[in-house]
Amino acid sequence: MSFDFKKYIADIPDFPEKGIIFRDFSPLVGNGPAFKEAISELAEFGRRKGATAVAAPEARGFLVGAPIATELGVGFVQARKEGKLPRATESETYDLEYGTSSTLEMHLDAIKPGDKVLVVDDLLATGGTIQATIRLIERLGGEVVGVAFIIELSELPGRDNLKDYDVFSLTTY
Ligand SMILES: O=P(O)(O)OC[C@H]1O[C@H](OP(=O)(O)OP(=O)(O)O)[C@H](O)[C@@H]1O
Ligand SMILES: Nc1ncnc2[nH]cnc12
Repeated sequence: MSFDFKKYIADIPDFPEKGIIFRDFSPLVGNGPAFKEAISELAEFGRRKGATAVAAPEARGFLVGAPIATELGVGFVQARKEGKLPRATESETYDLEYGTSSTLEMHLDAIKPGDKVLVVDDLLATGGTIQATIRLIERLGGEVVGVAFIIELSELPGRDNLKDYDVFSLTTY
């Protein structure tokens, strides 16, 4: 039987603005067995895809990406919000489900030649964040072998916007 991840995701109406149902994965991260199971299932997808690196956007993506990289025994690539990385970067600006636009940056040497990258995040909404992360990886010479999420919001066009990639998610709303 598959694990009931939704038991550990809280639904908060009208946060951070009216009309948005915020899907909060804090209870999942806060529960040892549930978090371990989520990381293990996402890592298994990355293993099947032959990932040699894991990449994720700041901040919630880091909670998911770093333990997956550890489980796979590969390095972790940071996509950070603007102005945080100390050396030369590439950058990408994108729109979100709520709020204004945002910018992600990656160090120029973050991707090694030939890297097969598993891209992960807590949640897929419009896909803007993960598409910006993918554009950075590809511009730096990496190959995206799969994209994985804990939560997918199916009423938004995230999956359509990722139609060129193998997308895996643990739960769908
Ligand atoms: O598919 P999208 O429409 O791009 O939305 C999904 C993104 O939105 C959230 O991040 P947020 O920008 O709120 O930042 P945080 O991780 O720092 O909370 C979430 O963690 C995803 O990264
Ligand atoms: N509905 C939502 N819940 C939690 N995080 C999000 N990021 C973008 N949309 C979101």
